[in-house]
Amino acid sequence: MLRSCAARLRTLGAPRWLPEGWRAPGSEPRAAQRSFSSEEVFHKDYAVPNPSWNKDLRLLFDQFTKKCEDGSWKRLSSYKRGCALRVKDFQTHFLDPKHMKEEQTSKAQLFTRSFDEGLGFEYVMFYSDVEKRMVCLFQGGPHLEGAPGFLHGGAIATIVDTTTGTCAVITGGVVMTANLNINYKRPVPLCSVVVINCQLDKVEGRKIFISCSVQSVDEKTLYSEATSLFVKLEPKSDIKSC
Ligand SMILES: CCCCCCCCCC(=O)SCCNC(=O)CCNC(=O)[C@H](O)C(C)(C)COP(=O)(O)OP(=O)(O)OC[C@H]1O[C@@H](n2cnc3c(N)ncnc32)[C@H](O)[C@@H]1OP(=O)(O)O
Repeated sequence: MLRSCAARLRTLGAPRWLPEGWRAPGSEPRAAQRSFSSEEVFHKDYAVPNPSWNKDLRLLFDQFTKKCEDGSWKRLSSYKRGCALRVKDFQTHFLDPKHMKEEQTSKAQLFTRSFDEGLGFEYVMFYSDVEKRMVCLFQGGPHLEGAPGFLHGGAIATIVDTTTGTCAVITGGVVMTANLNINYKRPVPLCSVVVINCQLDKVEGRKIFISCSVQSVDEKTLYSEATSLFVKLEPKSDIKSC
């Protein structure tokens, strides 16, 4: 029988899609190199090649996997139930915990991992702690169509938010997107692969500024540019109710 989301997350501990060894600033260290129970195995890592991945995506995946060999880059695992934050952390910071009803959260899935294989968001992220840089290799499937033959702008915004957001979480822990600005320069062909390069620009108090570009694999086409502002949440006792 499936256990509740909260119970599963309590078991799982730290967010599993983050680089090994990562921990939220100020939080206790995550348990190192735990053995996996059968329950954890149930949760499949989607940030690995599957039959829907085209040649470009596989090639780039292999290139970045090679960069991981010396430890300068890390591949981030990605799960359908890959909540960005531990429930405990989130409840500490969330504005109004009454919105986190267990019967709803138990059905929750990460938006970008809610499509059948190959139809939606196929992606993998790699992070360099040295360079404070995140790269997302993304293939947008046929169910993300906007203008005929091209990706929906909302789908591009989603993968940009997810990539920059992941970078912000690694930098600042419990954060939310406060602002996302995207310039769409060229339409992205459906089912093509793009490379999203994002970098940490600056941190000012609770504010984390991240920018990114969305380019073709050969880097000849700049599809979009974006800037994001993430705000580190404060513990709820310090936050005005909304
Ligand atoms: C696998 C996992 C993937 C992980 C990545 C997931 C990525 C997806 C992330 C999301 O999509 S989050 C969902 C979309 N975002 C939201 O729903 C957030 C809604 N907004 C809020 O909850 C609050 O406005 C927010 C938490 C962002 C800020 O509220 P606070 O009360 O904590 O902060 P406050 O308003 O005091 O502002 C703090 C600072 O940020 C600044 N600020 C806040 N919002 C801003 C804004 N929109 N533009 C510019 N500055 C802003 C504000 O001026 C101030 O600057 P100073 O410190 O210099 O005074």
